[in-house]
Amino acid sequence: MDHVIAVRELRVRDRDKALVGPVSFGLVQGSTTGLCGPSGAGKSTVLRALVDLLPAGLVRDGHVEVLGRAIAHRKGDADLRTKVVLVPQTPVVFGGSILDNALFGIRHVLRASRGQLRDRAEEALNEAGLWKEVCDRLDSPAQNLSAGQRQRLCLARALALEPAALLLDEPTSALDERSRDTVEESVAALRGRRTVLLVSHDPAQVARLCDRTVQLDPPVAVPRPAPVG
Ligand SMILES: Nc1ncnc2c1ncn2[C@@H]1O[C@H](COP(=O)(O)OP(=O)(O)OP(=O)(O)O)[C@@H](O)[C@H]1O
Repeated sequence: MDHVIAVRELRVRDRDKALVGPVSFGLVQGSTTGLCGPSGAGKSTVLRALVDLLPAGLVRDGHVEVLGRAIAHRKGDADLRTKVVLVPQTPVVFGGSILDNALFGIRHVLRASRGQLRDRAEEALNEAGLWKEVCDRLDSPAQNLSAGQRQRLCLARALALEPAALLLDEPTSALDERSRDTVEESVAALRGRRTVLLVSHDPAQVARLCDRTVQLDPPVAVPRPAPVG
């Protein structure tokens, strides 16, 4: 089966200290996959490895393929940044308007008129379930949005790039129940249309939103051999 992302024996290490993996999985087109595991198992690090944005000093081993193409480690692949988009746990909202924020990213990769960009922003805000709440104030500061709206704005910004896969890192962990529900509704609406890898520590959320689960366990420490003599 063709996978949007295929991961084989992915490991992340800090010099010779194993931090994450090995983990293997494939993301089928249109599927929503939950990436689960205990705190510290490496869920966020796996997402960062998939977009080749590991913190300095950490090394990725194993094989990652996006749309059938192997992704080399630390190659600064700009193309990858638009194909696989990571939405971080804490929404990053810039100082400009809601429209500026939705277009941040896409305006650097799409040569288009202001009108075309605005149409793309409208589609993305709609897909993220935010359009009705913001359509009459697109030029207002994005900083005024609520926490749940900010998370959906970041989702819209990612969707505007029309990525092959979306990586969502605990998108509701900082939200109250009501905002969580609005973000969950937006993620649920992507099911079948977008390819999503969702990190969540909440099994009930994974059951609500995901077609399948990838379990990530902390790496087993291999004991060093005792010194001879
Ligand atoms: N820059 C870094 N340098 C060294 N170790 C790191 C670095 N970043 C993460 N780690 C280690 O990598 C491991 C995985 O961390 P990560 O944050 O990916 O786990 P997680 O499963 O997402 O945890 P949580 O559910 O608590 O968010 C941890 O042992 C962490 O201490």
